[in-house]
Amino acid sequence: MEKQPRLLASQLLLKNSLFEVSLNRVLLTWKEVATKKKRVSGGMHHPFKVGTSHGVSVSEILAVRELDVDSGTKDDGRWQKMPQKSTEAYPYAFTASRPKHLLVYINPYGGKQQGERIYEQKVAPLFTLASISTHVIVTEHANHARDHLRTEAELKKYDGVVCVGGDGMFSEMVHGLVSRTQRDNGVDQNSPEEKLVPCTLRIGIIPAGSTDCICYATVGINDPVTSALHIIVGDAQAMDVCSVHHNNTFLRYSVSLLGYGFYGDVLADSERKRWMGPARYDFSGFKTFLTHHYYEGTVSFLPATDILGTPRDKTRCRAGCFICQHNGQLYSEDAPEICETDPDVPDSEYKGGWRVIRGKFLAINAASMSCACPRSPKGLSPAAHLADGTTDLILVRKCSRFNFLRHLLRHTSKYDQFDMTFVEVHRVRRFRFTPRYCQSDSELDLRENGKKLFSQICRDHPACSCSPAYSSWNCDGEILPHAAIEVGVHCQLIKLFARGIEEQPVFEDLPNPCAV
Ligand SMILES: Nc1ncnc2c1ncn2[C@@H]1O[C@H](COP(=O)(O)OP(=O)(O)OP(=O)(O)O)[C@@H](O)[C@H]1O
Ligand SMILES: CCCCCCCCCCCCC/C=C/[C@@H](O)[C@H](CO)NC(=O)CCCCC
Ligand SMILES: [Ca+2]
Repeated sequence: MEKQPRLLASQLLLKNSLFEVSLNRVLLTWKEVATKKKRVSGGMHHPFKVGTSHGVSVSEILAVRELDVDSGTKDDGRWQKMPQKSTEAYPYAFTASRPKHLLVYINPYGGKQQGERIYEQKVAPLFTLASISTHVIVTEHANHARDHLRTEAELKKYDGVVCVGGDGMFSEMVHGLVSRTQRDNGVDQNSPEEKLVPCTLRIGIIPAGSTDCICYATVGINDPVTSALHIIVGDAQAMDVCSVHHNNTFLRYSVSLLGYGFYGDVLADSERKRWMGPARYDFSGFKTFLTHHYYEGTVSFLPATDILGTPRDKTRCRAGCFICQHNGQLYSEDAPEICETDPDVPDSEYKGGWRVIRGKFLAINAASMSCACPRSPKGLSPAAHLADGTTDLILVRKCSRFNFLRHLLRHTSKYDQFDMTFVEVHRVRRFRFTPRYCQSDSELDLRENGKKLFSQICRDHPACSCSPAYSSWNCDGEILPHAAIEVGVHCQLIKLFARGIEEQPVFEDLPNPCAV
C-alpha cells in the first residue's frame, strides 16, 4: 500500500481575509474561507474569490520566510524581513537538487553589453532570496571563463556554474567543464572515437547575448528571471555535445549549430562587425544571401537507425521528452550502430554503414538541438532533440537565389523548410566533411589572416562569378580553422539548470473545470 502524503493544515489571516492553508510533501494549497471587508470598487480586483483553491508545487517554492509573531510588528499584509539566522536554514529544505553555491561568470561585452546590469538587477536579488551564495567573476577577455574553469576553479566548492552572456559564453562553459572532466578522468580528447565522461556540475545560462539559442531552445524564452528561477529550483536538463576533430586533433565542441556555407559565411562576415551588436547578423545574413556562394565537397555520415524519431516528425522535444529518455537509454546500453543499406539516391553510396554524398552545397548544417531562437522560433531543425544522442544533418544543395530565399523564409513560418527538392535532412550519430579541393597549409594561413581564397574553379573559369573553394564552419558562433572535419555526438554529456520547453496544454476542446 502506498503511504498517504502527510498533511499540515492551518488558517492564515492576510489582509483581512481568512485562508485555509494546507501543505503536504508535494503541494501548498490555500483557499479563502471568509472575508471581513470585501473590496468591491477601485478598479483592482481582489486576487482571490471566496471558495477558489490555489496551489503551488513545493518544488517550485523559492524561499520560506518566518514572521516573528511576538516581535510586535504590525502585519500590513506585506512580506516582512526575517532574522538572518533562519534564512540560512529553510530555503533549500525542499529538494536536495537545489544549488547552494554557484560560480558565476559575467561577460560584460556580450549582446547589448547589459550582462552586469542584468545580473545585478534581476538575478542577484533572487539568488539572495533563495540563500544561494555566489562567487562572481566578470570576465576580462575572451576565454577567461573557459580557462579558469579548465585549470583553476575549485569546482568541489560549487553545485553549479552560471554564465551571463550569449551562446559564446555558454560555449566557454562547455569547453572549460568538458575538458576539465576529461583531464581529471584521463580521457584523451584528441581521439575522435573516445567515449567522453559526462560532467557532473550543471550549467545555468542567464541570457544576455545576441542569439541566445541555447537558452531559448532549452527554456522556451530568453528571459533572465525565468532562467534564474530554473537555477534556484535546481532543474536539470541533459544535453548532447558534438566533438569536432581534424586529422585526429580535437578542434572544438558544439551543442547547437555546426554550419558550413551560408551560416559559416554569415558568421565570418559578422565577426568583423561586432560593433553593430546583434544587428550584425541581419546585415551579414542579407549580404551572404546576395553573394549566393556554393561549396563542393563530400559529406559522409552514419545514420542513427536504432532510435525513435526522425527529423521530419511533427512532435517536438519538450520537458520530460520521451524520445530523449528512450534514446539516451539505448545509447547507454551501447546499441549497435549499423545502418540498413537501401540506397536509391544518385551520387550517394554506402560504405560499412556510412552513407556518402558528394555535391555542391549552399549550406551544410548539423543541428544537435532545434536551434530555436527569436529569429526563428521553431529553429533550424524543429524536431531535433536536446538529449537523444543524434544531430540533424541538413544538406541544402545549389539552387536558385529565389528557392534559397524560400527555404530561409520557411524558418520563420509554419511551412516545412525540408519539403523542398534541393534540401535533405538525416538524423546521424557521426559525420565527416571533406571539401573537394584539399586545403594547403598556406591556404589555411591565408584564411586565418582573413583573406578570401578563390579556388581552382575560379582559376579554371576566370570569367564567371565563381564561389570560393572553401567556406568556414560556424561552430556555435565560433569560426573553425579547418574545412575538413569529423564530428561525433556524445549523448547527454552535460546538464543544464533547465527543464526543456514547457508547453501550455490546450484546453479548447475540453470542458473547463473552472467555468461556472
Ligand atoms: N571580457 C571579455 N572581453 C571580450 N570578449 C569576451 C569577454 N568575455 C567573453 N568574451 C567572448 O565574447 C564572445 C561573445 O560573447 P557572448 O556569447 O556572451 O555574446 P554574443 O556573441 O553577443 O551572443 P551570442 O553568442 O548569443 O550570439 C564569446 O565568444 C566570449 O568568448
Ligand atoms: C532573409 C530571411 C532570412 C531568415 C532566416 C532565418 C533563419 C534563422 C535561423 C537561425 C539559426 C540560428 C542558429 C544558432 C546559431 C548559434 O550557435 C550562433 C551563436 O550564437 N549564432 C549564429 O551563428 C548567428 C546566426 C544568424 C543567422 C542569421
Ligand atoms: Ca540531439
